[in-house]
Amino acid sequence: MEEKAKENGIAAMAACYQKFDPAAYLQYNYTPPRADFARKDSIVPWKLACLHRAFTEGDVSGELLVDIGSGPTLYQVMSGCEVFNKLILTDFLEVNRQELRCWLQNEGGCSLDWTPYLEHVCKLEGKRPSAWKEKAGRLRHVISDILPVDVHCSQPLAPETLPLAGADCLVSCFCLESVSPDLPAFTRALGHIGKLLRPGGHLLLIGALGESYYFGGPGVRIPVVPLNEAQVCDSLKESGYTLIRLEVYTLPQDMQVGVDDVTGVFFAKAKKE
Ligand SMILES: C[S@@+](CC[C@H](N)C(=O)[O-])C[C@H]1O[C@@H](n2cnc3c(N)ncnc32)[C@H](O)[C@@H]1O
Ligand SMILES: O=[N+]([O-])c1ccc2c(c1)CN[C@@H](CO)C2
Repeated sequence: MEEKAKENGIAAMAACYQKFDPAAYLQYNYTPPRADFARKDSIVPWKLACLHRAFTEGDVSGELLVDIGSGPTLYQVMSGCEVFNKLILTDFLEVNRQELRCWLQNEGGCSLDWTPYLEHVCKLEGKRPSAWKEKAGRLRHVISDILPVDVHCSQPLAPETLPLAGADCLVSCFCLESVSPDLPAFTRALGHIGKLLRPGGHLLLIGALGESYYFGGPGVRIPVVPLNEAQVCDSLKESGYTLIRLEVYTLPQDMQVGVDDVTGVFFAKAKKE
């Protein structure tokens, strides 16, 4: 595809995001039924279990963890914050970075109460749920920056952001396929973020399968690259990663709540060659 067409596709995606509504997005995806900690088949507990296992099975280590396209959410770093001493959250939109700062400042008024998430991850770690306060303190302690990011740039973060060696681990959830105009752009973005990771570092990637759109707010319909498992595996391989594990969640009917047409969620643990 020639450069102008690529630029137009990326610009069109950026325009869609100008109306993104963090509070609505959180309401759509991070409250019951999709975030129901009493239901074994709810999506969020499945994601938290994948992340807990990936961060604690012994091969992931280092100093710096970077979350790419954090959005207004924190669930994705609640296990990782116990393994890394420095954590950088990133997003394309100031409204999302502001939501993350709101939680960090701990003065109330944020769009979602993350306590049930912190309690659930404490349980996964064999702690009593009331240890959530210590976990919140740990997370606030290790978050060192909340920065702008653009995965379509060959350098998604400002150059001075990372040590020369790169991050030791990246996590990215529902970002690349939700911000790319097509599969080639998704694969290029995967390559761009891979440059932030040191050789031998790990990528923990969560994403949507079979999704062609989602609502980022009332009436804010955002196109998504519909992915299948094979495409995820091929894109990882093409971008210089070795796949360690791919896990797939298939949505039960009542998890389809009218905010998207997602059919499944993938969790990939990969290593940069
Ligand atoms: C579907 S949300 C995912 C949010 C969160 N990681 C989660 O797990 O729910 C996609 C995020 O990608 C961000 N985004 C949009 N364009 C982007 C770009 N070009 N580069 C990086 N992130 C982008 C949006 O601001 C939004 O927060
Ligand atoms: O069920 N979930 O936990 C969940 C969380 C976030 C998102 C989805 C599902 C599906 N749509 C994506 C945007 O492409 C965002």
